[in-house]
Amino acid sequence: MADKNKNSGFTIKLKHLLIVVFIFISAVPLFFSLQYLNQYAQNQYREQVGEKLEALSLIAKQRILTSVARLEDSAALIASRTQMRAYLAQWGQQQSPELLEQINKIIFDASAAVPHLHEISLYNNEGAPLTSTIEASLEEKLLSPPVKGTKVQAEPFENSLLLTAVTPLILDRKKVGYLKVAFFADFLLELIEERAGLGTTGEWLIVTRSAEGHALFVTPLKYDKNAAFTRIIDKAQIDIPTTQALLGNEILMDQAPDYMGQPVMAYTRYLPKQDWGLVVKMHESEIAQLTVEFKRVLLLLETVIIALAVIIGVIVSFYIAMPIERLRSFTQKVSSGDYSHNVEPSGWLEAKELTHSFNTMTKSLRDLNENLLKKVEERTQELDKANQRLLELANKDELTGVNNRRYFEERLGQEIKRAKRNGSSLALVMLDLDYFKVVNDTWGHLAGDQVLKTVSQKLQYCLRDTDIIARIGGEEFCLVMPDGSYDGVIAHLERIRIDIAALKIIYESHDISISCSMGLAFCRESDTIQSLMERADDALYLSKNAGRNKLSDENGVVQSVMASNTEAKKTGE
Ligand SMILES: Nc1nc2c(ncn2[C@@H]2O[C@H](COP(=O)(O)OP(=O)(O)OP(=O)(O)O)[C@@H](O)[C@H]2O)c(=O)[nH]1
Repeated sequence: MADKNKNSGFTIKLKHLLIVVFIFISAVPLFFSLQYLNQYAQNQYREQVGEKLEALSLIAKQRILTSVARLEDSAALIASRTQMRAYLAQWGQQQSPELLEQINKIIFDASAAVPHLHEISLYNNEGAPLTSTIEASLEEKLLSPPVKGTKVQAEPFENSLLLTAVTPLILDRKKVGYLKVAFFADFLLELIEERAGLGTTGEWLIVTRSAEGHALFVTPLKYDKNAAFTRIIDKAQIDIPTTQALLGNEILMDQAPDYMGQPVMAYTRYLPKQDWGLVVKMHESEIAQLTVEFKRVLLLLETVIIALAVIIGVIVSFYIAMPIERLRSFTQKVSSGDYSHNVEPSGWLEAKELTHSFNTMTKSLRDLNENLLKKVEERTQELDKANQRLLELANKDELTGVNNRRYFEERLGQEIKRAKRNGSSLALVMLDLDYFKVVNDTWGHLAGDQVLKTVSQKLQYCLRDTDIIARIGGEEFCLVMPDGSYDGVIAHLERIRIDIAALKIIYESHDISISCSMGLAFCRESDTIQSLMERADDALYLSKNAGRNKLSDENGVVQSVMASNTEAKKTGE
């Protein structure tokens, strides 16, 4: 039945079931949560990079605007010199070397106080060069000067970059010429060199619009040092951040191609007054690399957390299952009858209570078992006694208490064997009370019983421990006397015969006397129980025939010297 239950269906140990359940309810959701967190964190990280690019580009744009405004202010301050404009107006009328000298004096004076200055040049109304703090500048005509206000533009200069501010000079509401102030644009070069927070691939791009409307780089590039005023991006390539910047869009671009076709994350800015585009960008590969690092850390964390969840799961499962496992093996012992053990209560509260109940139950079973064993032992002892008693009853004569015929024959057989084996002597005596019928007839059957009991007691008293006495008939007894010499046995039997004859048995105030006749036979090698008893019986017959109260062997009546003396005393001979 137990095997049938064991084999029916799928079986699983509680601790294993708990481990599986625990992993499913903790580690699996944890795994998916961490995966989601991983994805979420990556997106967050990309968003952070985007926000950083947006913030950095805004700051850079403000820095450029501020710097340009400062240049414009410097140019405006020089243009505001009235004397210079007055001389320039006179120059239109009369062109004298003295006048030019006066003009030169003013612009050289002005140049001394302006930081980062490259040149100050003056042009006439048609844009033709008039004078300059730098000789070389007098060779070129002013290209498309502004009608009104100041026009700032970037120009290459040797290995450097110039920002020129061209402004019309007005005197008494009449234009008298143009002022061009050129500054070294060190702040722009410093800006593009500053790549803090942009990783190893981050870069600043500043573009202006070429004559054809394409994006023309004004500063050297990280990956192309000669790009300034040489490299362009076709205006048709609108997915490129620099094009978007010049289109006036200030946006974050994901996976956009840069000037080398590499995918980048970029933020575009536009400076409308200067018609410049400003772009800050980082390679997508570097951002991905950073998220890969992050991912790796998260994966490690994930592994540690899940491993911890599994370990905790296993520990918890064992914590729950172990008390039950212990109780199971305990109940197995109890069911096999071993009540000697107790289980130490451990684990969770209910398990402790259950263990305590099991211990109490086992103690009750143990006590019950011990009581049962004690009772069984008592009953067994009683039974043994009863059996002993039964055996005694089966072997004893009920009236006299001496052995009965059944026991006698059994013992006689053993004694014959023993005597033959040891070569020792064995005497068998048949003893019969004389005229017992007369006792019965005279004093009654109960008196006869009393005589039988008294003679039995006398015989028991007279015989040795090794001798056997048995009542084998109504008034007939048998004596088995091992290891005695012929003379010794004769003397002993004569003493018994005389003692019995001397007995005064009192029954209901009557004195009753009795005598006995005995037949003696010593065991021979050829004897059986039957033959030995027959020979003893024959000897008894001789005693009876000889007048009773005699001891005979196979040769006739024997009388010891002691008996002869005793009987002689009695008769007075
Ligand atoms: N009271 C009593 N008498 C018994 C018992 N068993 C046998 N008897 C009597 O013993 C008597 C035996 O008588 P007999 O066989 O004639 O022997 P006897 O009278 O002793 O004469 P001899 O043996 O020839 O000397 C009978 O009267 C039996 O009834 C017993 O258990 N109790």
